[in-house]
Amino acid sequence: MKPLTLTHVKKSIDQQSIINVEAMSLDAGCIHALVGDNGSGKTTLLHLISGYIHMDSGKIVRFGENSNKEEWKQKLSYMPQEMQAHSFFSLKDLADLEQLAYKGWDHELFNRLVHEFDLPLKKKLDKLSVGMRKKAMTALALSRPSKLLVMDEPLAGVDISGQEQLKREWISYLEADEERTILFSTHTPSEIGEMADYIHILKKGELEGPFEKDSLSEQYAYIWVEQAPGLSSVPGVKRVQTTGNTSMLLTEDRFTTEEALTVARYEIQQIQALNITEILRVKLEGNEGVSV
Ligand SMILES: Nc1ncnc2c1ncn2[C@@H]1O[C@H](COP(=O)(O)OP(=O)(O)OP(=O)(O)O)[C@@H](O)[C@H]1O
Repeated sequence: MKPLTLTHVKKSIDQQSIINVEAMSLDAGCIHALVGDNGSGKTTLLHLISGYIHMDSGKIVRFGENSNKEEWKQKLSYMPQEMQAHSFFSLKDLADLEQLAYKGWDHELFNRLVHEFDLPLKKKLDKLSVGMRKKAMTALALSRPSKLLVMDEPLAGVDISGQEQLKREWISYLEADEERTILFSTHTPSEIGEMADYIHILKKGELEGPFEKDSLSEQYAYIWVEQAPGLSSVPGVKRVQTTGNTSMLLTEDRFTTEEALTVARYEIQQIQALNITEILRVKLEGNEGVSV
């Protein structure tokens, strides 16, 4: 069963369309990254998924058609970018509240995380540093008895060793239960490269993907050949850049492009795979077409 599916989900704010998602679904047991430029609608989409705000139209199914709101609210743990409404509470206050709200809240895990993240229990959240607040929110989010963990920029502002700690805890969360799934938004390619199985790309409220990260890494490449007419129409080629006698092709379908070049008797001089940062840059910049 898919932990989450969205169909034709629309949301406008102040008469402006913010989200227009035709379809989205998550496979269980995986880490899904949500990527998009500033203002593309990531937080709004995560708010819709988590039930913080209502959609205008469409359908969101969490944990199957038969799961009612009481049930899915227990199974979906949302970690916002900031907890402004809770900033006057201490971590202990919030843990006490959550223990009441969630059946099966894991107090033992919470205590371990508080200890490992070196978090003060009694200080008000607004007196913690940004990174400490993120760790505090993660400790709360992980201690809920959830199957789907949804996090909005969970590593932003966290120091390097803290990021390593948090990522280890994400893995422990997944490994503890094969039905568990993580969806997180980010602007950081290395987080995607290291953690994500699937990438969902949001552009002005519309979703592309999911793209399997490992397949993307196999498909995107630069291929250098001797300059010739017609290179832009070789299958898979997204862009052609020519310097002197040499053309550099950017392909989104490396093996098809290589095969077509070989059949057409182009001599391939060099091939270089794109890294995840380059791939995301290409994917996010859209389809401006091929320049020769
Ligand atoms: N409460 C609101 N009132 C008016 N406009 C809003 C509101 N919430 C979001 N928006 C608008 O919706 C759009 C998407 O915002 P959202 O915060 O979802 O984007 P984002 O992808 O999370 O951005 P970022 O990467 O900067 O965090 C923006 O144009 C934003 O101004």
